[in-house]
Amino acid sequence: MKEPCQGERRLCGESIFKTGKAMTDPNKIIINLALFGMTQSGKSSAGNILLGSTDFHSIFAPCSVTTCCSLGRSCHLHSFMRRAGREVALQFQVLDTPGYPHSRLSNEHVKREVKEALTHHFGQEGLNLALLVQRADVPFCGKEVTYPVQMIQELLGHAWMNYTAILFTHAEKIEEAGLNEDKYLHEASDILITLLNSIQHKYVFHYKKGKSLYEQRMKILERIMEFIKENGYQVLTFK
Ligand SMILES: Nc1nc2c(ncn2[C@@H]2O[C@H](COP(=O)(O)OP(=O)(O)OP(=O)(O)O)[C@@H](O)[C@H]2O)c(=O)[nH]1
Repeated sequence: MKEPCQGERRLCGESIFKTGKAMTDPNKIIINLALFGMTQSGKSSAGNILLGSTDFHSIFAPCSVTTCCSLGRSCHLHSFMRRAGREVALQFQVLDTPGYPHSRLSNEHVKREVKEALTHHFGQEGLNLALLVQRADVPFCGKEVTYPVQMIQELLGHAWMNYTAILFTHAEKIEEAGLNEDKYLHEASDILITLLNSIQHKYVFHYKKGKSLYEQRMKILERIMEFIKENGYQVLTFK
């Protein structure tokens, strides 16, 4: 049976200078990200931080808020990256997705919606990184926490581990509990530790308190760019 949305790899950094739109602007790199996670895990809010905008509707609710996928684009970020002695402008494209599991939509519906959106937005250009958005103050255990990981595996295919990182939201709760990131991860559930091992410890914590929005954003973007560089700017494409 054909693997769904089976990805093929190519070097984004190379091809961006050789093919497509980017050929017209060799000083620009587009980074494509997709957010996955359970309902109310903080996906839209994380998307807004990444974009430096309020494009995605983010609100507390006792049910799922996001019902369809949407793509947001950041402004160009200068002075963030240099290549071959030249400043390269970075633009982030972020795909927000409905919570999985969802309070109103079936799992099949959400999966189909996300699959179509990945193909539509990143089918040709490719996806640099999937971010599993997980609340740090909610224990990672039980059957439901594994659903978004299963969806990532199904949609990204066998190489999913190379293209997945965890974005822990509500990280301020860790500090409030007198822990730090290392202690938190040391005490994490076996299932979370196994997942972190699979994705080569690609994770970032998001603290809503303390630092300015700009600082919060830069910290997360720098970490994300480290993961993408370590992965050789490879992307997953979708058919
Ligand atoms: N304290 C705190 N609140 C957060 C954090 N991230 C998100 N929130 C809040 O959590 C609520 C839900 O956030 P959303 O970003 O809308 O969550 P979502 O995953 O997109 O939600 P659904 O679309 O319903 O699946 C909002 O009130 C956010 O302000 C965080 O890191 N810390």
